[in-house]
Amino acid sequence: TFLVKNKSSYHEISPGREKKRLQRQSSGSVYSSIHGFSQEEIKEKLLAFPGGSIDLLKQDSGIAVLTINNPPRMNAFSGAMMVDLEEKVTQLENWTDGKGVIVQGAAQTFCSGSDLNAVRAMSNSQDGMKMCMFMQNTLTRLLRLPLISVALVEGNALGGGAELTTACDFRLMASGSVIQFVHKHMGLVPGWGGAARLVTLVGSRNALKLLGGAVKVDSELGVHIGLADGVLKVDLDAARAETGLQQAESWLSQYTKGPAPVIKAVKKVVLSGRELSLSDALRTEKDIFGSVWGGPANLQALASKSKHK
Ligand SMILES: CCC(=O)SCCNC(=O)CCNC(=O)[C@H](O)C(C)(C)COP(=O)(O)OP(=O)(O)OC[C@H]1O[C@@H](n2cnc3c(N)ncnc32)[C@H](O)[C@@H]1OP(=O)(O)O
Repeated sequence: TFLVKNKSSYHEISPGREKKRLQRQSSGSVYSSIHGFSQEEIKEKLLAFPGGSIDLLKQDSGIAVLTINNPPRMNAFSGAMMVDLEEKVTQLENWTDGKGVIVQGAAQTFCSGSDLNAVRAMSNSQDGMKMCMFMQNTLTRLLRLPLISVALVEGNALGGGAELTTACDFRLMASGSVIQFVHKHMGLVPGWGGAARLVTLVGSRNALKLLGGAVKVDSELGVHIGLADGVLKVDLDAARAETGLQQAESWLSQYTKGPAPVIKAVKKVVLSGRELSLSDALRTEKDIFGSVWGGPANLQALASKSKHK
């Protein structure tokens, strides 16, 4: 009963609003001081909830692995982990040689959302909204990285964990894994930007079903509605078995072969097409084209008279 989406929708906004939106986009974030948002104030509040870490491994292949690491709480996000994620996203923004990133959870499960202990302690609406603004900024910057990103979903991606999967360009699901927007069962709706991104990914009718029914999306349903981009095989012969991470790396490497400036340019033209009005996307595409035209990879390809048979 789910729709298979293959078309994006567009809407018009005024030139003034578009200019402001583009200015915010150039810094990568959604909220700043003009929205009454203080990054430092909310960071201080979040750091009162310790536990877990976000680990970043940058590899020579140009593919980084970002690990949500809090196994005693099924990789739930403590406040300190939210702050840690923002720092790791900054490091990825500045990674010149980077081409891709895989977001995974430690210990074969993805992420069970917000740490419910922190949620209980921050239950007033103002604090909740500040936490949302912080996470929306970070996850928007994650999605806007000039790197091709993949969420490797093993085990459960629940609540904020499900929202995190939508902040990547692609999702690969291990068989037996589940993405579930459990927010309704918690008397909530997504607030880390997960609803807006879900609508873009699967369309508004499927999004309404997933959120309204708190539907457990397994790998089969995920692929059917376009939420998942592939299913990872579980090989019962342990000696031959590739780990989920190895499978995700080889899947991603199909799209990251080649020099970093070219792969970054590929991501940037797609990002501008995804986020900007057509006129702005075309102008941005021209600028990005100019950054690779006559560059080392282009000159080398011309010199070698490459054929594309
Ligand atoms: C942005 C909005 C949000 O994200 S709201 C949070 C939405 N997430 C949830 O409600 C997840 C609640 N947890 C669960 O449903 C289950 O724990 C899941 C993840 C399915 C795992 O079940 P099961 O394999 O039986 O393990 P378990 O329940 O014994 O959990 C192991 C320990 O982990 C903990 N845990 C789990 N999730 C969280 C969480 N979100 N925040 C804090 N702690 C969490 C459990 O409490 C349990 O801890 P303990 O061993 O009892 O000390």
